[in-house]
Amino acid sequence: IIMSHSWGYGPSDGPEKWCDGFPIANGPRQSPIDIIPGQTSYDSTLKPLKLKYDPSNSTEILNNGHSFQVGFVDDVDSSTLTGGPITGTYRLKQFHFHWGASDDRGSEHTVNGIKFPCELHLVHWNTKYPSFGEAASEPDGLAVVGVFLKIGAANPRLQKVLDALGAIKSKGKQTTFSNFDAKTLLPCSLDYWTYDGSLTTPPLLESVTWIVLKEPISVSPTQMGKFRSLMFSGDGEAPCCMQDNYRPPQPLKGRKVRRSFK
Ligand SMILES: NS(=O)(=O)c1ccc(C(=O)N[C@@H](c2ccccc2)c2cnnn2CC(=O)NCCCS)cc1
Ligand SMILES: [Zn+2]
Repeated sequence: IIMSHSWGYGPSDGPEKWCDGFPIANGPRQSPIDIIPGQTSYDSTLKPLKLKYDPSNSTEILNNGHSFQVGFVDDVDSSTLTGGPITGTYRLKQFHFHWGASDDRGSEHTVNGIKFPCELHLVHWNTKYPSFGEAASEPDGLAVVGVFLKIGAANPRLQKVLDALGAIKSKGKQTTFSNFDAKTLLPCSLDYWTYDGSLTTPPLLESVTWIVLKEPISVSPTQMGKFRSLMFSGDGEAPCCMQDNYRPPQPLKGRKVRRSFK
């Protein structure tokens, strides 16, 4: 079972070790990848992304020991992703972030080898399956929208999330987080790159249609400091700052990356 393996981002349990417990780590459609725009192909058949998020759907914010995530009610079709490269309706389950110990790294996907300080993942599951858990093991089960965060002016849309982090400093802590409109975290343009990939953390299941937005949103150095105030460790454990919780890019293994824009 998934929970029996303890994995992390340190020298003894980090990405280079995950293949020991999860051999799919060396599979044919692993994520993240380095996106090389000059090697992507424009696909005019790709539809525009349609994200319909109901703010009343957000439930709680949780420190899961790997990142923090904001959860959504997903037993009805009220926060959904349709269009784009996918067919059918996918429901928003949670969003979370990956970030670095300093502003020169932290994103999982890279663009021409460039790392961003942070990357947002909005996780959706295909409603043709009965639940997230079942969808997670199907090749078309999940769709994750990735958004890069770039150092610049403070982003007021992030502030509500960052202000809640004080209450979930250590692993396992959670608190209610209601009326959050995830749409406010998206950039103006919904132009995207898309490819077939996987979860970027164990169990690394190859069930994700990745949709990475070309336009980043802004984050200030002070706001990045707030992300780094979280702990991987639980209360009573040796304190360990939550940072560098990103997997490096994985081999493309012949996959094509398409883009929605000319
Ligand atoms: N980075 S990503 O967007 O590619 C991503 C998205 C979702 C999950 C995820 O939901 N993982 C849990 C899961 C539960 C049931 C079936 C399969 C997977 C799980 C397994 N052990 N712990 N978790 C919770 C967890 O790892 N959450 C991590 C959130 C990003 S760090 C992981 C990575
Ligand atoms: Zn993620």
